[in-house]
Amino acid sequence: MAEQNAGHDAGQNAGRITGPDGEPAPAQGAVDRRPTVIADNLHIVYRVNGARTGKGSATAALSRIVKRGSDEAARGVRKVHAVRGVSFVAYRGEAIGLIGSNGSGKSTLLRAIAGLLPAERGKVYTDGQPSLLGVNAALMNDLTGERNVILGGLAMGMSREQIKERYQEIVDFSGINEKGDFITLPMRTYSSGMAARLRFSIAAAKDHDVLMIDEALATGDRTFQRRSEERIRELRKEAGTVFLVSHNNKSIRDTCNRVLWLERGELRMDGPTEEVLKEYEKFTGK
Ligand SMILES: Nc1ncnc2c1ncn2[C@@H]1O[C@H](COP(=O)(O)OP(=O)(O)OP(=O)(O)O)[C@@H](O)[C@H]1O
Repeated sequence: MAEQNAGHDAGQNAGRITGPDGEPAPAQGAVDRRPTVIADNLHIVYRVNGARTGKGSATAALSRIVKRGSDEAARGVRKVHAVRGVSFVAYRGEAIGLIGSNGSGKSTLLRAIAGLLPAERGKVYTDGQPSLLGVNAALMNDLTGERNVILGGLAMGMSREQIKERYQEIVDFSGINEKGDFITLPMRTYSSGMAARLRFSIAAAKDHDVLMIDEALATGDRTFQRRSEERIRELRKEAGTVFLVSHNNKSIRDTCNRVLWLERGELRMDGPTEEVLKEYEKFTGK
């Protein structure tokens, strides 16, 4: 199991892989007890430069540079503590929904699992390569959909042969060509929904150890959402672990067997989908 981006304090937890409250039991329907992701008392802190005084003058910038040796607050660095002491163990075959109000830390947690953000404290361990599919997944707007399928496939570690074999499947799944030959046009000509569909289709073409999806389903239309949900269920059966961030409780109900509920960066509840959603819906008044 590989360790993602240990933070500067992470050493103090070395060798301890269960959370302080013990491991949560895997939800029903998990096919395998092998852990794929372990978060151990994880803290993520963003640092925003020059956010303290709001002064943008050259003298203010210079005085910040001069104060470089002093503490961060004096230099005008603001800290945003986005994830606070989150611990959980994810297993193979689980589809885990991440829910919580805006700004509760869901995307931050996914990015930390993907190794894109360093831990301030605590650790993340992953088994296999986590792939993060976000609304901003890196495809090139000036390249055609066709080129992006190849680029995206290569970026995920597929060989040219594998991409060639899967190419038609990816295009068909995306439905990009249903209304004309759009796959040979640059991606900048796509609507946001079309671009999101292509991103999802590329990512879903590969079996992932850990696939993380950030709101990708929200942008597609209902038919595409249904098709994606079906694919998520398949990916789960193929023994990977899927994380899905969504504000759509129905999507979470239809695809996930377990839910992590974050509020203000803390893990408020972790358990079977229905139990957690019931409490969450009480909380949001829906
Ligand atoms: N790059 C950044 N720099 C500083 N603070 C950030 C950054 N990205 C996110 N934050 C802050 O971290 C906190 C958690 O944000 P995050 O995007 O993880 O929330 P979220 O639960 O995914 O929200 P949403 O449901 O609105 O997408 C928020 O307070 C946000 O303002």
